[in-house]
Amino acid sequence: MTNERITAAALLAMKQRQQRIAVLTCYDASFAQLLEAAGVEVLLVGDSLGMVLQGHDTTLPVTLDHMVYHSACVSRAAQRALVIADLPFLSFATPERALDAAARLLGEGGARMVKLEGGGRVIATVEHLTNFGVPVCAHLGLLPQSVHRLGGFRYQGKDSATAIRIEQDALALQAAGAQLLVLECVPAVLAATLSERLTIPVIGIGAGNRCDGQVLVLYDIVGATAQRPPRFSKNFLTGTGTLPAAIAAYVAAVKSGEFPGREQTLA
Ligand SMILES: Nc1nc(=O)c2c([nH]1)NC[C@@H]1CN(c3ccc(C(=O)N[C@@H](CCC(=O)O)C(=O)O)cc3)CN21
Ligand SMILES: CC(C)C(=O)C(=O)O
Ligand SMILES: [Mg+2]
Repeated sequence: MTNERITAAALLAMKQRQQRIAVLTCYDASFAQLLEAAGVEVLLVGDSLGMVLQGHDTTLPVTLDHMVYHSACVSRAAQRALVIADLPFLSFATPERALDAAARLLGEGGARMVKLEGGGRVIATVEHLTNFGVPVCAHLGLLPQSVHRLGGFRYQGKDSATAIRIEQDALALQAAGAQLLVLECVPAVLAATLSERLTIPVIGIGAGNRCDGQVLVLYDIVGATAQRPPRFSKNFLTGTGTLPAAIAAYVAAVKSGEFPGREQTLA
């Protein structure tokens, strides 16, 4: 059991048993090994690598080649954790393009699920990917690839119209075949409602602690970011002292529901 690869079905079983899922972003083989040893269930090769590795101020310059390269680095080391790769900006603008991009992330990159940002406009794409056997993670709330349209990295769903749209999008994405949902920067009450209403696991970031799991950017939890980290993140290296202990502390705090606490939560 413990040595079996973690699949979407295993994450669903965790949700049903009310065991919280610990997710971190990961961009290389050395950290993949450390994260897995600390009990992280899902390694997300996020396009946040454009900001934390490449030094850009948005995720938009990240290319599919970059994502394939980092997915391969992570997948080579991951034995048990589920490796999810982000579809980068505009690589999924049509269902056909998304399938081509997913073929590279799963084929050359060794990822076992792809994640794509958005609601209504990506439903047909999620159906297309799942019809061809590509596992999909959806992503709602703050969509960093839409930063220029949103006018900044801002919380979403504070007004009831947006909250209702996010809930409808989430149900439609689940119906289209998404097996996991990342909810970024939404009020805790909205994330809690969605975690209850959806059958698939909901992974929160800046979404309160009543989600089925949590994700943070790896560099933020070890205080390795050049810019001021988002206020929903937490440095776990201070107070532990080593990378393995910091990662283990994050996993323990997610599992117990202690993270995110009040300081990291928007009511
Ligand atoms: N290092 C890092 N951490 C992240 O969590 C992260 C990335 N990079 N890059 C991709 C996206 C972008 N994200 C971000 C980036 C900034 C804020 C931010 O500064 N938020 C403000 C609140 C804005 C508001 O008032 O609504 C904050 O103070 O946290 C939030 C999410 C989350 N992701
Ligand atoms: C922050 C997570 C959810 C992400 O999409 C990324 O790291 O790119
Ligand atoms: Mg991303």
